[in-house]
Amino acid sequence: MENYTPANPQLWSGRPSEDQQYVHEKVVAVNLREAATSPSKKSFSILGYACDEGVARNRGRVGAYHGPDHIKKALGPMPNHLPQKYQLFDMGSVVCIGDDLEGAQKSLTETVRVILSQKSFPIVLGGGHDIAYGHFKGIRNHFGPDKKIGIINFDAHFDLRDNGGIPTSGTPFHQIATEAQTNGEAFHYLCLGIRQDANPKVLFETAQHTGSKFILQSEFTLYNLKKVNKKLQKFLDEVDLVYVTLDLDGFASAYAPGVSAPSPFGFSPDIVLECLNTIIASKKLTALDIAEYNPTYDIDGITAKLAAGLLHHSIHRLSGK
Ligand SMILES: N=CN[C@@H](CCC(=O)O)C(=O)O
Ligand SMILES: [Mn+2]
Ligand SMILES: [Mn+2]
Repeated sequence: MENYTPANPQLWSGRPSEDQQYVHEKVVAVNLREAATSPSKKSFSILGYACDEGVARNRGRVGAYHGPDHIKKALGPMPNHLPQKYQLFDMGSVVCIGDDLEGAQKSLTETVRVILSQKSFPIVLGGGHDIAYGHFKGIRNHFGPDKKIGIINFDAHFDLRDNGGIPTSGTPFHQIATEAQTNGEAFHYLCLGIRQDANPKVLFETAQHTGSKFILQSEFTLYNLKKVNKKLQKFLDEVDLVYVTLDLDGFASAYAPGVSAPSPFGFSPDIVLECLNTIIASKKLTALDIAEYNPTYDIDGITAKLAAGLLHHSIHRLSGK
């Protein structure tokens, strides 16, 4: 695989301890070009998706190419509370070479399929939101067409653009919906945090005719937790498996300045954590990614810490901690 770089152990540093008190001491760096790892225990596999070609094609501000390494660096010094029986792998990164977005997505699909076939839990770090197309296809290819895979996207944007068949960071869910329709399969998509001032009418129409569900940003707050949970639970009940994709540009800029398209009126982390807890409690969560981290625009690394914190919360909840 040309567009792949093995895990760089130097990204993982922090305070030393005798007994894996910190995440950097728990992480095992993997080179997928060498003999395949076959994890014996329960495990999480962190994979980078170093690509901002989709953002460039979508007229956004580039920089997300460098996102994955910064998130890994922010996660390393955090405390490790994972039970011993859990392993945590850094699988390295899929990288986009030049403008070959399609090639990067293909490699992502194949790598996610391999991770799932090893019974590990994929956590992919972007990178533009075109991560979602490659990630979803890997899940779909592993589980096959009979499983109903629900996509839950925390985002200010639908990313349901029809760009004349040219993939960008704004098209992943349109691509998935179109392929599902071609194959006679259902499309299960729930978008949380949609901003009316960030999506044109045509995307609300596309959401409607693809059967997409959504909650507007103005309603996606802790004040509405009961309503949010009701809609979320209904969606969870209708699917077999869940893939969660967290677009950092859905968070208010105060929490996530390091993105291509900032959202001053975005949502806050508390409602996202509540929803993640509900999703994890369903026992259907199968894969997770964090998209659109752009270190060029970050302030004091807080967006990287937010991304690392979301990842930290998720793996600990998934492991029962
Ligand atoms: N992945 C991002 N998609 C957004 C970008 C919005 C913007 O650049 O302002 C979209 O296409 O709608
Ligand atoms: Mn998005
Ligand atoms: Mn977005």
